[in-house]
Amino acid sequence: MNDTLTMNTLGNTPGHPAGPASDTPPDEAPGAAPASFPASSPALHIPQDLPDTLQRILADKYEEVRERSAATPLAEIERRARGAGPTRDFTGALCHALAEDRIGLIAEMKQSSPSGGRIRDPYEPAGLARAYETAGAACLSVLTDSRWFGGAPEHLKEARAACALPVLRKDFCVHPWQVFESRAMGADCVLLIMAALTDAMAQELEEVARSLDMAVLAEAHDERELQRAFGLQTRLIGINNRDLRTLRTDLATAEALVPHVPADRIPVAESGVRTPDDVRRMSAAGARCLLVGEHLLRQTDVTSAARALVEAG
Ligand SMILES: O=P(O)(O)OC[C@@H](O)[C@@H](O)c1c[nH]c2ccccc12
Repeated sequence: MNDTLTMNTLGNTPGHPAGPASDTPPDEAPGAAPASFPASSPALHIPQDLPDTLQRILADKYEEVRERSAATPLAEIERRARGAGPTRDFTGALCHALAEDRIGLIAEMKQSSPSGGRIRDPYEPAGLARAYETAGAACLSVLTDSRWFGGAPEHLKEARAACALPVLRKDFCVHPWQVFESRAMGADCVLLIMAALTDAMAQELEEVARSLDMAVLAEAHDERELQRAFGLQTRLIGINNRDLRTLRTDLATAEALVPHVPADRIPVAESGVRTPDDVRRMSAAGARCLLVGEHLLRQTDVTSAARALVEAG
């Protein structure tokens, strides 16, 4: 069954699903093949059985990568990544919390989201990073996608510079160029969304991340994706409680899937966690590492809200 839209190069965009208005600068010929893309780049891959929003986000993402990699060739972004200084140990920070019998909180920051609209205004990544660190979070997650989440690479840089926590770049990673870009902006971990990737793509992206001493968080939504995530080497297995079709969250997703995660991996429950009771529920299901964003970002006192979750476990 052909459930995947594939193209030979990322330079061609016919069949590009409609997304929000293009922001291609007028001086750039749309659709021009970027000479800088490596011959080995994976074909554009947008599984057509994905929900519409994710298809549109991915279509935008391929376009963004095509444009950015035309401006900064792969060899150059790799050079910047390899010169970016030491990584902070993302997996180690979570293991440290678990070893001390604490909740491993990955505290997320984003300005907006497709499901939540504008979440925080004003949005100050450095202040949020300090608040999360003070509250006892183990790691940060920073959205860098601009069109759908109001993010920017600068947000990650500002957040990381303001604290000592390891930082996950939260974006839609489909090409090695983005892994290098992530490290170049300071990220210590990248998210790999199994729903958006073939096994070969996920493995290639993980290889690049490992070569840069970065951690990988492999995200699954269902049992099939979970099994595919186990094909990777990473120990960090994210289970997203958000149904990508309805954009609703249901903690029952993690409750159902966490028991399938073998003991040598670390399950991370993602999305929809709000209250200390939610934390205890996830913890009872076997997930003592949690990725939490929206609830914290909607609070005036972010530090107390984050501390309440860390201390709930
Ligand atoms: O804001 P929440 O409901 O606490 O969820 C955080 C995080 O899990 C969510 O932002 C997320 C999980 N996987 C993603 C993939 C892309 C963008 C965002 C996400």
